[in-house]
Amino acid sequence: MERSGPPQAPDKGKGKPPWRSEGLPGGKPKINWWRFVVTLLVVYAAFFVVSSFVDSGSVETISYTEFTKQVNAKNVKDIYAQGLSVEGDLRAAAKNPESGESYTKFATEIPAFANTDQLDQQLATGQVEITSQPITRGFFSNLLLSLLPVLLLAGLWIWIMRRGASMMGGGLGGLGKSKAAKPVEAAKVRVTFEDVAGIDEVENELVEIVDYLKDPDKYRRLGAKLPKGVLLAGPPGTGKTLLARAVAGEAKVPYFSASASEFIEMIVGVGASRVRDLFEEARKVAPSIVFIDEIDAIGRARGGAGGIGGHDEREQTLNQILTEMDGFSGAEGVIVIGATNRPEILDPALLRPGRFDRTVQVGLPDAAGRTAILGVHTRGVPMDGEVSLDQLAKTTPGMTGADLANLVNEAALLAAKRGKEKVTMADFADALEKLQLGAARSIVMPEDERVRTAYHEAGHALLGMLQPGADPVRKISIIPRGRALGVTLSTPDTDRYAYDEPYLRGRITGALGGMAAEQVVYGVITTGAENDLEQVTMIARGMVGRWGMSEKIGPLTILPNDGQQPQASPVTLAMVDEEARRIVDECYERAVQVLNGNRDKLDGIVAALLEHETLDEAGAYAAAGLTSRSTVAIEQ
Ligand SMILES: Nc1ncnc2c1ncn2[C@@H]1O[C@H](COP(=O)(O)OP(=O)(O)OP(=O)(O)O)[C@@H](O)[C@H]1O
Ligand SMILES: [Zn+2]
Repeated sequence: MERSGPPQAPDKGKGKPPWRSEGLPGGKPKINWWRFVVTLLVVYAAFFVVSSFVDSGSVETISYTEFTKQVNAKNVKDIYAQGLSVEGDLRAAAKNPESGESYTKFATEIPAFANTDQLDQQLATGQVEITSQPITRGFFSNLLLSLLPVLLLAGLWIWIMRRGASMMGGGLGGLGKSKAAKPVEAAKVRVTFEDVAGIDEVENELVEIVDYLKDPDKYRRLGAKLPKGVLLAGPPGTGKTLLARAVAGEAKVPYFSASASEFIEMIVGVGASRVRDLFEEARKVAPSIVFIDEIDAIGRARGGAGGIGGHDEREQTLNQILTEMDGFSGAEGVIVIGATNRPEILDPALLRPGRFDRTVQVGLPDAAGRTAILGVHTRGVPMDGEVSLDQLAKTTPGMTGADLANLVNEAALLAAKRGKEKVTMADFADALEKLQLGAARSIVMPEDERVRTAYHEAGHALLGMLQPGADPVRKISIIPRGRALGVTLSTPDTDRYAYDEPYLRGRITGALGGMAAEQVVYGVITTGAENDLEQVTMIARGMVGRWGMSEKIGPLTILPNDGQQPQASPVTLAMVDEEARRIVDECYERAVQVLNGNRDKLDGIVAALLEHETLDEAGAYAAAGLTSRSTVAIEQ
């Protein structure tokens, strides 16, 4: 909950943690429009050059009188009429009396008043062939004309191919040949289970596979079948890639890795052929591991909305993977490890027996897990004796392995910048603050703004402290960071997995606390509560429309959580809004009431904030005259 500055566009790409950048080389290729236009021009120019060569003689425009004269002379071989325009050929060349040119191809107009009955008769007796085809062009130009679209398509195709090929790092010759899926030599995968911490139960599930890869014959002799594919499912940064590498490293087998999203950026057909090559290589050196990251990019359930052009490619690539997995009996010893953040959207065909028939959930680490992960990442870091990894782990619920690796790195960077020999707890605390709250911004705030921000944050904090069951307040700060003027951070003691109604109401009340404090103290509200209100709205609508916490609506899912259209009548939707509003109103009333009744505590926090700018958990509770509930956090 933060008090934010003037409204701004939300940060883009905030969701992608920076350590993922090593994943995909490059972004989407730029379309080279310049090259596209040049290709079109060249094809057109070629057409005109060729057609001017093969076109025999040009078309002569003649008068109607001249035309009827030629008809009467039975010199007209054929005509093509469209409305009153006529084009045609003569049997023998004639001279146009007007221009003096000799011609065989002609064009003319029939005057509206002409006696066409008479003309018909003349044409009939003159044995003129009346065709429906324009005949003024020669055979070659006709051919060219009909070929034009084909030529254009071919040009376009070559151009796309070139692009596709260069994307894969080869010329045209490299088309369809796999260049990217280079195996990592067995010896080069140095990662082992030693490097993976805090997810032992996941490791245990993979130990069997490592054992199989080490000595497939042991299993073959007994006719035991091992899974061909293992799906690692879990949030980003929880170590799925790391695990796959560790399996290869432990078993000392070659490791092939590819990201599924790379396949669908290829042109149609190439993705599938790359999959084929990938598996071919893997089989050659089996036992081996094929790791496919972001498998949901191609394994999304079929029939869903596909991007333009990407749809077919996705399906072909997916089918190829399925074929490859069906194709090997398991005796070859190629194990496919897939990773996804969204197992629920995967095509069921992928999860059928004989494919990814084992799913391993890789969850967020618990406190003990976080301690272990911090242990792994601080192995090479000289640390001050007073640094307690346990303590750090307790203050970082919800963080992934990747977050923790980042935390250690930030702390080491800070210590180095400060010219220290060892990383201290203070460095860790500052690094954590920077990661959790954002980097501080050096702007000078007018004093009245500071005070108002302090009241806003104190409002959030005090409600967090006073409501039973609310997450403890970890930090309050009125140092501007990013677009936030101040921040209040509260995180649960233990890792929470489900929320009950009183807790959610508490969250709403707490989020409204900033606004309520401004209301209580100043009688007016500022724009600083925008983020708070977004949160409030999201929770309240969720309670009513998704989690069945409104009696009026009942236990129905009305607002799907994936941003799809709500499945309900307008009346029900209006009722959802009404119910959400009721909950928010009740919470706001409560917030104002609590703050009014505890004005001394509110003022206490504000005074401390104005003095210290940032308060930690103990400082915040002390300033409010409360004893902290959670100096000794109890895990699970
Ligand atoms: N359990 C863990 N133990 C030790 N380090 C970890 C662990 N989990 C993650 N890390 C660290 O985080 C980094 C990123 O993790 P990794 O790339 O494996 O995550 P991921 O689950 O594959 O993420 P994504 O879904 O984004 O691909 C690892 O290289 C490692 O440094
Ligand atoms: Zn706020």
